Amino acid sequence: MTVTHLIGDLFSAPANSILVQACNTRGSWGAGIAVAFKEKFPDAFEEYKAACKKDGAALLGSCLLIRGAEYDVACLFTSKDYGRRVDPPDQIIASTRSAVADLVAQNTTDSPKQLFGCRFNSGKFGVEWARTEAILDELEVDMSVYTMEQ
Ligand SMILES: Nc1ncnc2c1ncn2[C@@H]1O[C@H](COP(=O)(O)OP(=O)(O)OC[C@H]2O[C@H](OP(=O)(O)O)[C@H](O)[C@@H]2O)[C@@H](O)[C@H]1O
Repeated sequence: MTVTHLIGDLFSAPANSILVQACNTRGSWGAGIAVAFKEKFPDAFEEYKAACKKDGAALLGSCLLIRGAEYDVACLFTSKDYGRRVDPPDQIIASTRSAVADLVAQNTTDSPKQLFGCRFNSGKFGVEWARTEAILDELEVDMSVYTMEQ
């Protein structure tokens, strides 16, 4: 089980797979890759927003896995808040460990899907990628991680 690094756009990932992003529990996909997710998967955004309205901060450390026609969207709730109120890095890492374990548990079926992610947590959430990758290694998660051309 390992993390594979790919150069390119996450949304070029093969169909019938799970696209993984980091989310806040406030119902906002307002910046970064979340904006692209909102544009490409408006129904998934509505489901994410409804979950945040219903359960809010209680979602922290869980994964909302939203099934879709071409892609499933995995919302890892790694920070309660966003922007200036984003959670501290150590707390984000703890929530990441729990949320990734939840994703893996949900994807452990007769036909598990391939996981494709961006370097989640490393942009707006301000956590260096190596710390998040260490969690993926610790949990022995098989995930391909896209990084855009520099
Ligand atoms: N198409 C693409 N393919 C591949 N990689 C791509 C890409 N587009 C961007 N990247 C890279 O993917 C990493 C993640 O960077 P991001 O800053 O987006 O996400 P994050 O996980 O740090 O933070 C989440 C919060 O940010 C959002 O906005 P709001 O809080 O709503 O304002 C959410 O809602 C959360 O709350 C960075 O390396 C980007 O270069």
